Amino acid sequence: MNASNKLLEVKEVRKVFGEGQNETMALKGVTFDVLPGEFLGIMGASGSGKTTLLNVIATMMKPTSGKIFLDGQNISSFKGSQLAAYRGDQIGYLFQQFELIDNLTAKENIMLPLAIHGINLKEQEQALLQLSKLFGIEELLNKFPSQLSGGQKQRVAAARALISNPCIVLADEPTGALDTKNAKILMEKLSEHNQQQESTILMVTHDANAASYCSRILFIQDGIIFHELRRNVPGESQEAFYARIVMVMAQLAGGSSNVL
Ligand SMILES: Nc1ncnc2c1ncn2[C@@H]1O[C@H](COP(=O)(O)OP(=O)(O)OP(=O)(O)O)[C@@H](O)[C@H]1O
Repeated sequence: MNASNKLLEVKEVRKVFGEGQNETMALKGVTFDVLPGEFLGIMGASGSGKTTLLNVIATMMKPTSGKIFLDGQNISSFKGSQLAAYRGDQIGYLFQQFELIDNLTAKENIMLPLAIHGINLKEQEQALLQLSKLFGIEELLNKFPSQLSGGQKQRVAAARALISNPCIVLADEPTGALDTKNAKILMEKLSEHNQQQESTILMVTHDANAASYCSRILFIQDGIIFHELRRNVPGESQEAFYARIVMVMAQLAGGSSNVL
């Protein structure tokens, strides 16, 4: 770990799409840090810049300006094998639409990040067992995605995101395609992993219920972070934190500038 003890540092990140009349400034100077073991939520209205932010952290797109450091390393400067290693080993991804590969079994999907990097799969059976148990998918490992429900698919995808023990998991609306019951199961299991294994998770969500599992939430509006909520632990129940999240969302929807 680097001396500052910050896992992820996002510094003055701007992202401009298009030019001239077609210019959209999706991120207008976003700065925040993520500490190891944090479960950080990013919330904001549609079009506020959440996915763009996740994409620049994932190196799917380059920021127009600003810098991003993971464990003290400037990821914007990564090229070639260093970039591939960052994307493959250091980040785990969890998407709204699961993104499982249809002609691979659940087990093969979960092990794919390891297989791609030539890691000995036999040695990882223990990790597979632990994650399968956590997500309650032991009986599903030999099934194909078409044989799974949406909730089951997302629990397989979550195991895939965590199998390589990444520095950080980037989750983009992971409950967006799930019903309430399956969203709750997923969030409980992610939260359990975060608390017991101290995994670091950065999650974009519209869903106040999902966000209430986070330890901290950044609210983004028009490409800037304008508010932060932190769950007061020990002491604050998840219900009380949920109520505070909903209050900020209501104030935002009403166009209030008195949130801060
Ligand atoms: N590839 C692109 N080209 C041009 N404009 C883009 C592109 N991607 C995003 N934008 C614009 O940047 C802004 C932020 O988009 P972004 O997708 O990050 O928002 P979001 O908060 O994730 O929205 P949603 O919740 O609807 O997914 C929007 O105005 C969007 O239209």
